[in-house]
Amino acid sequence: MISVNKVWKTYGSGETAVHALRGIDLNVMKGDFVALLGPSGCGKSSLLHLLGAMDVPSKGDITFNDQSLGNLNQRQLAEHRLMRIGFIFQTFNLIPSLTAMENVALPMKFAGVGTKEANHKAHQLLEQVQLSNRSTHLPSELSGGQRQRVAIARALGNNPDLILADEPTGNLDSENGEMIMELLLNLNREGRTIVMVTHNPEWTDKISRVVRMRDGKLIESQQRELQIK
Ligand SMILES: Nc1ncnc2c1ncn2[C@@H]1O[C@H](COP(=O)(O)OP(=O)(O)OP(=O)(O)O)[C@@H](O)[C@H]1O
Repeated sequence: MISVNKVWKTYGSGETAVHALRGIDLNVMKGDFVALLGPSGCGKSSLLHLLGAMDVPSKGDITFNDQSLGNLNQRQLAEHRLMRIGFIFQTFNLIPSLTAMENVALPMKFAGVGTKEANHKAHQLLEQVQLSNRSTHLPSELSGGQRQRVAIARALGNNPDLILADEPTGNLDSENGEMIMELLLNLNREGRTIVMVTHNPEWTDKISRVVRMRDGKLIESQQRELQIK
């Protein structure tokens, strides 16, 4: 599905240049759940941003379903992000003035889905994350775990090919973190492809593919059979 070929990302130039990624090669297949691990500053978020077409490589190429992202113009990239990628952030990034349901419906409306249909699907997605009883609440009226569940529902609205999660449990206590992880694992069992940055080695026991980074490089990529509990 996604192929990262000899990708470099350099921020700045000259003496202050930071080489955040140094020649990354990575393939993500449909149905994979990839955990990206590594010390702070090793380039995990930079790689995730490139996978999500939120940024462009300084060198190298990324293909998505055999299409090179480098060939897309700004408008095509925006459509690609809207329709094919679901983003989940550590800080939730919900719109504070919109209710849970409105937040979930928004990307669908951007994609041209009519209000009635978008609201109907938003309600179903909130049901899937067990929050249909909070659909009219504002983000400020929800707990951290609930906000992240709204964000997951929002990420699913346009039925994306790929879900990208940047430390989705980073701002949550262990109980809520576990719930979010279970939700993501279930989505993967249903066939969703997920790439997740995490600092929490505990989760990686449950994830089939663990990719470790250091100093802008991949140092290990482990594919494992999981023991079904
Ligand atoms: N916009 C930017 N401008 C300049 N340098 C940047 C920028 N974004 C990231 N960097 C640098 O690139 C390197 C990799 O950063 P990145 O955020 O990808 O690492 P990370 O592994 O996600 O770190 P963390 O776990 O702390 O979030 C770091 O040295 C960082 O300071």
